Amino acid sequence: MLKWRAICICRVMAISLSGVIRRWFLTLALLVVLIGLGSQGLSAADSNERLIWLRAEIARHDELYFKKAAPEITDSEYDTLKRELRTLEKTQQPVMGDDRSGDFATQRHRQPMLSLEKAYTAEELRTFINKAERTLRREDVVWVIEPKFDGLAISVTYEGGNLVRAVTRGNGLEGDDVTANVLTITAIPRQLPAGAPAVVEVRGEVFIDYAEFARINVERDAAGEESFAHPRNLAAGTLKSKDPAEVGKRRLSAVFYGLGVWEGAEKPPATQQALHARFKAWGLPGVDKVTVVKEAAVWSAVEEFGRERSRLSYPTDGVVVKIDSRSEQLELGAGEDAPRWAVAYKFAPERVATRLKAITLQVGRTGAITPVAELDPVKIGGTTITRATLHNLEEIKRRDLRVGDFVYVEKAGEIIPAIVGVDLELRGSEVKSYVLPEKCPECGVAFVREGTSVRCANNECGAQVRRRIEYFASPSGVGIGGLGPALIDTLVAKKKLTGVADIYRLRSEDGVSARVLAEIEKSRRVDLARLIGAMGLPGVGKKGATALAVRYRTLDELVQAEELSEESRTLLKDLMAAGVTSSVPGVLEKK
Ligand SMILES: NC(=O)c1ccc[n+]([C@@H]2O[C@H](COP(=O)([O-])OP(=O)(O)OC[C@H]3O[C@@H](n4cnc5c(N)ncnc54)[C@H](O)[C@@H]3O)[C@@H](O)[C@H]2O)c1
Ligand SMILES: [Zn+2]
Repeated sequence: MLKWRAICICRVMAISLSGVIRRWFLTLALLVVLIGLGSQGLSAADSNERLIWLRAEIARHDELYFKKAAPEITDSEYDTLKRELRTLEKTQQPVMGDDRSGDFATQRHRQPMLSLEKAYTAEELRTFINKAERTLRREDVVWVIEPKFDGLAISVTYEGGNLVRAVTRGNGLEGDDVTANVLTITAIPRQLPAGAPAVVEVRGEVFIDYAEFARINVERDAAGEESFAHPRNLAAGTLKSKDPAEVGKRRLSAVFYGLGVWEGAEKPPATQQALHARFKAWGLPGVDKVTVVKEAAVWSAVEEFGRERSRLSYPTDGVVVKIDSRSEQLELGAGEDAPRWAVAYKFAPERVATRLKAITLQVGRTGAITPVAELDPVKIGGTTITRATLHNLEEIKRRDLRVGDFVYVEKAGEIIPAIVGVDLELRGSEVKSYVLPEKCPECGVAFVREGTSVRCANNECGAQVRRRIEYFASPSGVGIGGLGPALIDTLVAKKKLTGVADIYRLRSEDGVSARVLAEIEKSRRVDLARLIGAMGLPGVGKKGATALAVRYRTLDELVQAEELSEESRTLLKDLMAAGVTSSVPGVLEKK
């Protein structure tokens, strides 16, 4: 603004004056402009450019986060970008994300699903609360503090007491119709008891608790698949899956804490506390931790929750502080994208600094290469960490990581810590740029380039062999209890295991316990589909494995199958030679 006004003044003056005086004036005007700009920090042009960049960057992260379930930055980094945009915009324009994936029918919300105003400090929280109380012209307002569940917002509609629809928040006005997937969540009742309103929209969150998150990641890890970084990504990815059968295999949880439409003879509950009680009476999963306080006690209650948070069985990223009285809620109403009677206080993720000692490479079952940050041991969230995942090689470049750098590591509910930044002030001259080796660190065979990543294409690579055996023995494979990565490593080192079929040649002399041997014995007759899946044949997923099993029924038949590669055929023959007699259940018994 200032710059443009100054330029206009220059123009007007330049026209009306002439000669020396004109040049004199121009110089003076220019000086005024420069001094003005110098004292302002970002110039108007700069901040405009920044604004455009921020909008594009946020849109890019929304796309990665909501549509691809593969965020590149942590939530706190994302929130920082968003706050900067809000400050620059200084407008009330909604800047809500959009979770719609394009894979589901769109449903318009009969009442918009809003976001929440955020507070990051005690001061910001107090400002919000004071403003609300001033507007209400009351001081003894009752506030309710609830956990801020870290999942995906959902709106479930019951008509005549029957569950008819479940829709995600989407862009706030319309969302994805995920009814089929929500019906797999057993905790959500299909029907409300008699007396429920004719139409009611209950709002809440779908999430995945820590135990289920760990269970799924252990399986994925054993399968050589990338693990989920955060329970919320997993919950979102699951709720947005196109296959309800797959959704049913993951235990999604739900909680309800809000109201959309309410049409009925009776009025909605008069307070937030009464709403919680009503939801519970209806059999809906409700909020288990609710604190009721006056303004003066809000902050200590928030701190108290912060201390207990790590002991909860489900992920939270803060608390939501709400006005209890429904009439006061209605009196305050809502702004463009958030109500004026509720605010989310977000806990800062725990962040520590440590030194990046080295970057090593992990070789997956299929030869995929993942870089890993090796760190000086440091305590975070009660555990000592020595490593952090770097999702891909690009991330090293994007964050400009140099070996020897001091890096910030964050853990915000996620199990796997992430590197969120580099302390450039502490960067010494001894740091080294990372140079990607040309050969596989495990087998020494040259990498094959695949776009921005690399792969070890050597099938006999020691790491790949170990990962394949791990996968085969894991619960996702044939499930051999007790034959885990540590024992496999030892047996591979002793050359007792050179491939999957060697499992069936193990004996107690090899240092394998009777219990594990019994488990191995049991797995010889495993269901054929499961055996095929456990072999991890390229291009054969779970569905493909079932199709092959149904078609060929026994190993003898399968080994003749035309569609098998020579490699797979050799492996099957080897398994048969080692005494595996897998078949479709029932086939052998009938013979
Ligand atoms: N890392 C990334 O790249 C990236 C990109 C986009 C969005 N995000 C993240 O996605 C989130 C979406 O942002 P947002 O602005 O909608 O805010 P938000 O999701 O953090 O807060 C609003 C939501 O809180 C939920 N909520 C949980 N418990 C609640 C309770 N007790 N009462 C009321 N509501 C409750 C509701 O679903 C509501 O929609 C943010 O956490 C943001 O960091 C991250
Ligand atoms: Zn290799």
